[in-house]
Amino acid sequence: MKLLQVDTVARAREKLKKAVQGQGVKRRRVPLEEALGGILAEDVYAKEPVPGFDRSTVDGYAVRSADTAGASDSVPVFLRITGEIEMGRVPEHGICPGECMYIPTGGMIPEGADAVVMIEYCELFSETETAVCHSVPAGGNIVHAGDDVQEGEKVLTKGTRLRPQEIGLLAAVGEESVTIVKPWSVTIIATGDELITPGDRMEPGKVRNINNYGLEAIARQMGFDVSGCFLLKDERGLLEETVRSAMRQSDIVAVSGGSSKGKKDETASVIGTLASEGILTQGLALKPGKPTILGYDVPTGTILLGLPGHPSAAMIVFQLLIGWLWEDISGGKKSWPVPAELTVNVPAAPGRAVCQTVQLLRGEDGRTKAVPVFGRSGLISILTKADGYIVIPENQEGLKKGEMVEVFLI
Ligand SMILES: Nc1nc2c(c(=O)[nH]1)N[C@H]1C(S)=C(S)[C@@H](COP(=O)(O)OP(=O)(O)OC[C@H]3O[C@@H](n4cnc5c(N)ncnc54)[C@H](O)[C@@H]3O)O[C@H]1N2
Ligand code: MOO
Repeated sequence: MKLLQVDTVARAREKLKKAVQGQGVKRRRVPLEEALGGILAEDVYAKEPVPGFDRSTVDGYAVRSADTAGASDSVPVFLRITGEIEMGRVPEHGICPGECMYIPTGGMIPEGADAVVMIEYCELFSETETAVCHSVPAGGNIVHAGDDVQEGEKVLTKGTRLRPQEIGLLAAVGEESVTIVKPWSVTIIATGDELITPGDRMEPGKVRNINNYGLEAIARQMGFDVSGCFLLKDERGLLEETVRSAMRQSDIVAVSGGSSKGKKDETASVIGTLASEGILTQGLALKPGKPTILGYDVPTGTILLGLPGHPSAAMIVFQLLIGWLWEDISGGKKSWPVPAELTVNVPAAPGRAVCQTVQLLRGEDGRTKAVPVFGRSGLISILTKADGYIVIPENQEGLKKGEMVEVFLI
C-alpha cells in the first residue's frame, strides 16, 4: 500500500521559499490606474506639498480675523467686499483692514487674510458690503500649505500594499505611475472529465467548474496577472502539453484536480516529469488540502502546484502557500489576524493541521466571536459563509469553546 508522504505546511513553505530564492524580486512601473493591490517596491517621497497653497475649507469671506473680533448677530461688523476669488486662480489682489473677498471652498487665501467666515454668518448689505455676525480666530477655516503632506516627506513605505487611499495619495503628490514588485503571472488549469462551464447545459454526472473561477479571482485579488485559464479532460498528454507551454509565460502553474491517488490522477506524474527539481512535496499534513503537490522548475523559474480538486481545499491551499510566499518574498506587510472567542469546540485531526473556516459575529457581550462553519471541503458554500479561518497546528489538541483564536480573513 502506497501512502502519501506528507509535509507540514511549514515544511512545504520552507521548501517553496528555498526553491524560488535565486529568482529575486523584479520590479514594474505601472500607471496608478493599474496599481491597486500592488506591493510598493520603493519608498515614495513627496515632490510637492499638499495642499500646495493656503486654502479655504468653506464657502465664505476671506477676512483679517482681527476685523471680526466681537462680531455677533446683535453687533455685526461691516466689511467692504473688494472682489471674488476664483477656483484654480491666484487672487488678483490682497485685502487690507476692513476688507473681505468672497472665497469658495478650496479657493486660495488672498494676501492679508488669515481666516474665512462662513457665508451663513454673513448678510449681504449691498454688492460691496457685508455684515459679519460671527467672529473667527486666526487660521479659522483655513488649511495651510503642507498641512496634509510636507514637501520631501516620506509618504509611503516600501512593502505597502496599495489600497485605494494610497493611490489617492500618490495622485495628490503628482505621481502618475508607481514602482511595484512585479506581480507573478499565473496559469490556472482545471482537470476533470466531469467538468462543464457555468454556461453549459447541466447533464447527469456533470459538475460545474468552480476552481478556474475561484482560483482566478484569488490570484487577481493577490494582485497577480492571470496569463491563462484552461479546462482539460483527464488526459495525461494534454495536461503535460498545457503545463509545459504555460511554464514559458508563467511564474506559477496551478492545476486543480487529479492530485490524489485515483486511477486518473496524473498531476503528480506531470509535475514530476516537467519540474527540473522533481516533486518537492506530495501531500500536505493539512485538513483540508492533503492532496497538494509542489514542484519547481529552475530553467523557466516556474512553481508547479497541484491543488486538491475540492474547491474549498483548492482555494485555501492556494492562499496558505502562494499567498504566504508572495507576502514573504515581495516584502509586503503581513496580513493581520483578528482575535476572536471560539463559540464551540473544534476537533483536531491526528497528525494534520486543521484549517477551520469561521464566521465572525459580535456577541451580546460585545466581544468578537468566531463561529465555525463546518462542512466538507467539496462544498463551496462553506467559504461564502465564512469570514476567515483559524489554524490548529498538527499535533495540537482540539480547541475548546471560549478559547481565544486568531482569525485570518479571506
Ligand atoms: N483514496 C483516496 N481518495 C481521496 C483522497 C486520498 O487521500 N485517498 N483524498 C481526498 C481528498 S482530501 C480530496 S481533496 C480529493 C482530491 O482529489 P483530487 O485532487 O485528485 O481531485 P479530483 O479527484 O479530480 O476531484 C475531487 C472532487 O472535486 C471535484 N472537482 C475537481 N475539480 C473541480 C473544479 N474545477 N470545480 C468543481 N469541482 C471540482 C471533483 O468533481 C471531485 O468531486 O480526493 C479525495 N479522495
Ligand atoms: O483535504 Mo481534501 O483536500 O479534504 O478536501
